[in-house]
Amino acid sequence: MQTTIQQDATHQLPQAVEPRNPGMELDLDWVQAVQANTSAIERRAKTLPGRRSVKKEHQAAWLLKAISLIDLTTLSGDDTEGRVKRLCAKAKQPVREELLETLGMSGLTTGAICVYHDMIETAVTALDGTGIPVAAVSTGFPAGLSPFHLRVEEIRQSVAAGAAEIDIVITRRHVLQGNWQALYDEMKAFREACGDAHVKAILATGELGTLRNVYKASLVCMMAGADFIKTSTGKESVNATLPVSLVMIRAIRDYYDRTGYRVGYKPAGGISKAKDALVYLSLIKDELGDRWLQPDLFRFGASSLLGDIERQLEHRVTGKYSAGHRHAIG
Ligand SMILES: O=C[C@H](O)COP(=O)(O)O
Repeated sequence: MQTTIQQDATHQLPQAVEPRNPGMELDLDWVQAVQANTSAIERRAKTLPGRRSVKKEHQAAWLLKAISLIDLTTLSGDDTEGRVKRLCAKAKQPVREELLETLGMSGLTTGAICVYHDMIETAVTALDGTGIPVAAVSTGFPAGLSPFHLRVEEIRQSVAAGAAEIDIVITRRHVLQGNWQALYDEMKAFREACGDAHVKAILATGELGTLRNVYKASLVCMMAGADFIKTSTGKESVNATLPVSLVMIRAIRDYYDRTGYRVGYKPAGGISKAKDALVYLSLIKDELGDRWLQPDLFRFGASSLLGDIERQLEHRVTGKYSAGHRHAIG
């Protein structure tokens, strides 16, 4: 179904989100019964880029919407306060004002910014008064192999430093060994340590072996109270993909059908092209519906996507690509 800019590409200011998924008891029968028809999923994923239902004349509005859904990220060993301050300035004003005016919009910001624990205070100060939340990666990101009590303590310290959202990493071993109780208990402890902060469970799907494992891990994390499930840290050799996204989105749908709780989705890692962002938005719209196209239920985890979206928007308005840009939206 096609929709107009006015109908659902409108920008909503980011808001601090209360935890909305209280979780449920671990239902092992449900987890064990999960099947995944891998070839059907691969087939459907292949056709997605060609089928995306965003009309060309609405693409600028959808790209602006995509900006409002980005967790603008820097997660590098050489991060500095200066880099994080620049990132926050970009989050506050992601595209130049004249361009935004030409496109008939004002007040656009990214959905959040995402940093390591050490950079939380810098980011919170830089974003003071904007309403843009700071997300922190926690629990021994990216591998999640530090002692359990330190991972829980890291969450507490990140919340105390002002992070409104915590991106945790799960122990991949629990999934690979089918130890669903251990995964549930771990996620539940992380959820509790977050208090009122919003918790996103990073599954590191590229390290989970099978799509069936991805599906099961998604369910277990949601049962334990994850507010979002997120594909990847950006550090695995395989990060966000369309087949993995389909599986996770369908797990979200199944969980909603069973419990009535909406869990958000965050594809992350390697999403750097505007045209890919449009495919993701279209996928969400088709599979979960418009409610999931708001910042409290969808985010892109991305460090370089914003740059490509900006270039595409500039091209639409001025007819020129900026230097080095060669990727046209299909
Ligand atoms: O969570 C966000 C990811 O680390 C970002 O990955 P990226 O640098 O490939 O965009």
